[in-house]
Amino acid sequence: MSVIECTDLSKRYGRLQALNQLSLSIKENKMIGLVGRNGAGKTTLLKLIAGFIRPTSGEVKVFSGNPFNSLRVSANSIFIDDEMSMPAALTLQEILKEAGRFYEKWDEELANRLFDYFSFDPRAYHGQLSKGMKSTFNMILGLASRCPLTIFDEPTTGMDAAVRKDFYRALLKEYIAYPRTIIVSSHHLNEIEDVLEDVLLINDGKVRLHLPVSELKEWAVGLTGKISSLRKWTEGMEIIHENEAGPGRAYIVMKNDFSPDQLQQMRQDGIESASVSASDVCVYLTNRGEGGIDNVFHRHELV
Ligand SMILES: Nc1ncnc2c1ncn2[C@@H]1O[C@H](COP(=O)(O)OP(=O)(O)OP(=O)(O)O)[C@@H](O)[C@H]1O
Repeated sequence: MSVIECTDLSKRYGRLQALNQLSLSIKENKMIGLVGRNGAGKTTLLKLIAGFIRPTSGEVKVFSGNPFNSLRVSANSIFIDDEMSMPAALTLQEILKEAGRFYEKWDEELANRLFDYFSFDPRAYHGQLSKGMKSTFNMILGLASRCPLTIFDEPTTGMDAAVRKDFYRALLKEYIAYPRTIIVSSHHLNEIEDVLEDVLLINDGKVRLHLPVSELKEWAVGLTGKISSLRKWTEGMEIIHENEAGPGRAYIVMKNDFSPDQLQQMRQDGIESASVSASDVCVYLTNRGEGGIDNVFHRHELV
């Protein structure tokens, strides 16, 4: 069953097209990583799903209904980001208590165990926490609420490396013990890919890829060899990344549509093949200009 269905979903802010006829379907009890460059439209998509904003055109359905102003969606989902505002008069302990009253599946014991593990002071106020501590506290809310739809928008903002690691581990343990639909937007795909099932890559307000992480890891191949040999094998094909690899040689990345036999023949032509990490594939597929940042410096050197 699909928990989320978007059909031709568009969102404009004035003249800016943040989402552009985006369609996707997210099945129940999946852990999805939402990735994309700055400004790709990730937060906009998540806010539309959470029912915080309305689409300009197209449709978004969550639990088979329109999420905007929907009591059903707000009772069954939680949206965690670093802009969450908490009642200033409540202590952290009181916030947890209130959350327990609102979320039907709230796990008080888990909340308290995480709270102690991360050494929070029950009498402290949310406004007094550092950036990383706020994210950690918000993460506790997201995990302990056990909502059927849990959305984390850049949840690790400000967290140090050790806390980020703990977060990913806690997320995985929770998900295995209590499966639910979890969407995590992140710029750190390499850190989080081991806990994800699917990756949703968006670019310029559209879905660029939506596939299991295991497939994304096999999606591309990196080929290194003489430019003339590479040209012979890749004529007319789309190359998603290219850089020099010594005189007359290059490293190119492209979709791996080659058979094992073809890769073997390439080896005989002096071409080495290697896998390309999921996070590199996402970066290459969403690069803004040919040559990347190097182009900026090449130009500068010529002046
Ligand atoms: N309230 C708003 N008013 C005007 N423009 C907005 C608003 N919110 C987002 N945008 C614009 O919409 C585009 C998509 O923004 P969005 O926040 O969804 O991207 P994102 O993928 O989450 O980016 P990041 O990774 O930097 O957080 C950006 O160009 C952004 O400037």
